[in-house]
Amino acid sequence: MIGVGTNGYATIGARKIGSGYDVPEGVDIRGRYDEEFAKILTKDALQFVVDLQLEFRNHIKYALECRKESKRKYNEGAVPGFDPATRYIREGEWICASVPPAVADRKVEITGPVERKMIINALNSGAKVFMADFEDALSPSWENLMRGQVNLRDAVNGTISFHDKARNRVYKLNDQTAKLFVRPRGWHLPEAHIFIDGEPATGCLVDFGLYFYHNYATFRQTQGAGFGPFFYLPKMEHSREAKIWNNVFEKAEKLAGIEKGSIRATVLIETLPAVFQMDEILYELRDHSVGLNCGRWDYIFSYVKTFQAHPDRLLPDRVLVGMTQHFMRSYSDLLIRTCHGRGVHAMGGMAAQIPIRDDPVANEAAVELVRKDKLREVKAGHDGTWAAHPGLIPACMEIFSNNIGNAPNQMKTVKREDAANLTEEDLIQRPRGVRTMEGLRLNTRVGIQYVAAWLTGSGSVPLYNLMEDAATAEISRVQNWQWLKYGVELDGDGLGVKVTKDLFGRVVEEEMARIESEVGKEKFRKGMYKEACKIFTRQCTAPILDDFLTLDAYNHIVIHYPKISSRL
Ligand SMILES: CC(=O)SCCNC(=O)CCNC(=O)[C@H](O)C(C)(C)COP(=O)(O)OP(=O)(O)OC[C@H]1O[C@@H](n2cnc3c(N)ncnc32)[C@H](O)[C@@H]1OP(=O)(O)O
Ligand SMILES: O=CC(=O)O
Ligand SMILES: [Mg+2]
Repeated sequence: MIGVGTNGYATIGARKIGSGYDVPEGVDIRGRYDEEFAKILTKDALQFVVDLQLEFRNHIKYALECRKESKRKYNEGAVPGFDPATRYIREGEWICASVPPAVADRKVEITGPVERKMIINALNSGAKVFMADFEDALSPSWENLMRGQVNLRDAVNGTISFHDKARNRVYKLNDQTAKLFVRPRGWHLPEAHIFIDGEPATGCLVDFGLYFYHNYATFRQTQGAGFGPFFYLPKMEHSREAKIWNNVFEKAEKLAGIEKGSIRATVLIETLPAVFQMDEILYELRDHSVGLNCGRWDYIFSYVKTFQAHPDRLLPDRVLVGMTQHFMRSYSDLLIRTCHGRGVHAMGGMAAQIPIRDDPVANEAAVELVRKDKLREVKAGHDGTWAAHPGLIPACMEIFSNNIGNAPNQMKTVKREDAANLTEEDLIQRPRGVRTMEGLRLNTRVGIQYVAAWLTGSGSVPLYNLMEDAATAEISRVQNWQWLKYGVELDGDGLGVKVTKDLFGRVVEEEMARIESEVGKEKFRKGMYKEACKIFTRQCTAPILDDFLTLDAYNHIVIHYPKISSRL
């Protein structure tokens, strides 16, 4: 009889048997043992992940090295642009494999973390697609990741349910549900609870591998009409990274014995270098693509990161960097032209507003901002958009349906040939606007509260009536870093104050006091605000910009068994 000891290890009688999981050779599971997790972490499923890891680990390492090399060049003054060596791809006449009928209509997609109740609510929401997120919206703790896999398996099997005991409410799937897409983590994040050959596994291969292994057969029967599973792929910077994903898909298809081109993915264009690689990315994934998506929040973050050594391209207040800024509009226009020219969906992005329950006037104003954003997207030629909350779906659906009509999308009707004239400068033009003390304060208040939530297991949270996730928090962090590094003048206040370490130190202190009074002493004491403040402040003041907020913060949520907190 196998039981679980207090340290989380499985036991036979009193004998400890390693992690408790039955693992293939070379695999060491350092996360907590759980009977439910063991049904996901089967020996065969882990072997599937191992096969992916061993085949692709060097390609991934090389791609990450290339990112460093590009960063070095940008830091020496270069700016990203189109690659002359791949002009033949941009100018070539080719199209992607045709879109599977099951996902031809993606007018509104809801997104959310792979949390049980939210998965059910999202699938029942009336959206065409649900993007289940292991990425921006999820804090990648062992518990969240493994529970997420259990939840997705139950969702694909149609057996998922949730009992909210406090409200005595049982959640189940409706007859009609949204089509499921899954977003694994980015290439840069390790999975420190699973070691393969003595190294942490690559996070996204764990997310992809476990989900694919357990669900591909059922998914293709019940959801994909012979296609699938479907994915969203985040944070790529270059087509060589898309090529790795394409090879991962081909290998998975081969191992599963399903047709090449079954798996389909939408790539988020959410880094500045990637906007110059959109044709190339689609080309690499041409048998597996269902489009590109404007990941606007990471894109803004990436603008700051790419230009971290370019003081002539500093950002104004975060709230002023929206889709109507020239560089953002140019990016979405070019994305639409590129996708429609290659026969795939051009997806819009996420408006950050969420419903405001206790204030009807403010709520109407928030929904109106979402409507405006969606109207701009559909008129520009997008085929669909994202909604952060079920309460926004009717408004988004109405706008997309009214403007697209009965057709599933506007791939054939809106070509946006005018976007062919966009230049490299259009795509990197500095955003206009002022910088204010309130901008600095808001970044700080939001950044600290987001990190505190992330450290305690929540990767997406409502703050000041907006959705905040890893991407939006990154903007707050890098913007503070940039303003501090260049000692910018806060020119929007009429005070002419310069951002210095002293000023920032005072702002942090005052904003921490404000957070405490807003959330209450009890929650403040029990929460991880002080730890979050330390992490956020260190990153904002670091002499060299950290690549990702979540890489450093990840060390704080790794829990190895026997129970010790462990740094990579
Ligand atoms: C930059 C990017 O990458 S964007 C994509 C990643 N980000 C996301 O996916 C964010 C998704 N959205 C969310 O996580 C949430 O909407 C939040 C955290 C912003 C707000 O959540 P809450 O404060 O719980 O919202 P609220 O209390 O209004 O929720 C009301 C109901 O809607 C549900 N709900 C809210 N958002 C979602 C969602 N995205 N998916 C499914 N259900 C949802 C809640 O679970 C709740 O259900 P219940 O009434 O059955 O209990
Ligand atoms: O992932 C989406 C984004 O905006 O970032
Ligand atoms: Mg993103």
